Formats: sequence, structure tokens, C-alpha cells
Amino acid sequence: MTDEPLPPRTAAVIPAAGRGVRLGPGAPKALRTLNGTPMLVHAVRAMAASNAVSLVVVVAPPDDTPSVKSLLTDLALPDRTEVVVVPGGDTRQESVRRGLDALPDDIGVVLVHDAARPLVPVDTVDAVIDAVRDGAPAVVPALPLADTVKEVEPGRGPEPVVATPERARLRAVQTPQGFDRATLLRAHDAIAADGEGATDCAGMVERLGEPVVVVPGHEEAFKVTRPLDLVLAEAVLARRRANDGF
Ligand SMILES: Nc1ccn([C@@H]2O[C@H](COP(=O)(O)OP(=O)(O)OP(=O)(O)O)[C@@H](O)[C@H]2O)c(=O)n1
Ligand SMILES: C[C@](O)(CO)[C@H](O)COP(=O)(O)O
Repeated sequence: MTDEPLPPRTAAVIPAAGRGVRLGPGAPKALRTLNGTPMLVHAVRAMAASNAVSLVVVVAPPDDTPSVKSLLTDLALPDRTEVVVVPGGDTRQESVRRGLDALPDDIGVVLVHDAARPLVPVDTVDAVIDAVRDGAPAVVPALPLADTVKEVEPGRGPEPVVATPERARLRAVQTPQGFDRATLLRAHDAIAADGEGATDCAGMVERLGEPVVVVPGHEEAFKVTRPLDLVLAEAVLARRRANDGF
């Protein structure tokens, strides 16, 4: 932690370069559509909905970078929102790193948001930003679990259960995850140096020994991972349209 004031602007980095293997054959996941609109477009709009976000860096599938650029050039967004597109890497971590490398110096707060979580509400985005601006170096939105979780010894056949963590202490972590930029860069540098990956950026900050805090997540911020998630996402959009003409 530092008492230095953060540079003024907030940016959202959207890793969108994954293939979506668990979703099945088709276009890269971020370009698959929900009610006719690419998931990535929903995700960009979700970040741009926050008055605090003035830059969105999209990390695109390398082969699709030109088409993602033209898709987003034509998108109507608030005047405050600048969009930059860069090609992604082989892993989520590498893609995030490429997005971070594209940030200008006046960015103090960085959100990292999966394109695969296209429906996160703006109140969740703002809660994460506010917590970083209030002094937390790393903030994650998260929800309590509905299922009991077992730790197993992975292998073929029936897997022996090793432990049952106390469910009340567990949280399922979503995005956007928010960071003071210097801390996130330090975390990425440290992970790159020791060669070990992490499944989310907050996990890298934890390894630095820096505090990570949780704010309430939202059920509509779920990750589109498997085919059934597409059905749920389209149902959420239909409910929004019915409720408020969104
Ligand atoms: N090389 C990669 C891999 C993933 N991602 C992004 O990281 C986010 C979370 O990853 P995930 O949901 O696992 O997406 P995929 O890697 O596409 O999914 P799968 O593992 O099923 O292939 C997604 O927005 C995805 O596009 C990325 O930018 N670059
Ligand atoms: C970052 C994340 O969405 C937090 O839950 C998650 O770890 C991404 O995992 P994935 O396997 O790359 O989808």
C-alpha cells in the first residue's frame, strides 16, 4: 500500500482472446452472440456504463484483431469512453499483460474484466472502483457458494476426498477485479519472473503478500463458460428488456 495519490483515470482491460473450448465449436467465445450481439460488445458496454471508466482496452483473439477493431469502431459509446484494441496471447495472464502494456501513464485504477462475463451490472463495477479509490490495492467481487465444495486428489476413476472446506468462509470470485495499477504491474512482473501462472489477477497480488478485499458480486456477473450459460445469459437479457426496455 502507498499513500501517494493515484493517477486520475480508470481503465478497464478486457481479456477476450480465449477460444471458448468449453463452449464448443464455433467462433472465439467473445465473438459469439447473445441475442444477436457479440458477447464482447455487451462486455465493453458494461464497462463503459460506469462514469468512472474513460478507457477500455480490449485484448482480442490475434487472428480477429482487425475485425474486432472495426466492430468496436462502429459502436455507440459515451463520449468519455476511448477504446483501444490489442492482440492477445496464449493464456489469460499473457493477454492481461498485453492489455496492461497498452495503458497510458495517467491511469491509476485498472479493472480487469472477462469478456466472458458480459452482463455484469454497473453497480458492481462502481463498487469495485470505489473500493480501490478508497485505498484497497486489490478488490474482487464475489458471491457465497450454493454448493458444498470438496478438495480431492485429482486422478482417474473415483477421486479420494481430501477435505471439505467450511462453506461459509468460501466465495466464488467474479470480475471486474480492480487494482491500483502499480500493484497489478508488480504482481504480473513477479509471476512472469517465477514462471507460475494464476487463474485470476487477484491471486497474483495475494502472492505478493498485498491485501485483497472482497465486495459483493452479482448473480448476473456469471461467466459464460458452457453451452447452458448461453441460455441463461439470453434469459437475463430478455428479463432486462421486459423490465426496463434495455
Ligand atoms: N489466451 C487467452 C485465454 C483467455 N482469455 C480471456 O479470459 C477470459 C476468461 O477465460 P475463459 O472464460 O476461460 O475463456 P476461454 O479461455 O476462451 O475458455 P475455455 O477455457 O473454455 O477455452 C475470457 O474473456 C477469455 O477470452 C484471453 O484473453 N486470452
Ligand atoms: C478470473 C475468473 O473469472 C475469476 O473467477 C476466473 O478465474 C477465470 O478462469 P478461466 O478458467 O480463465 O475462465
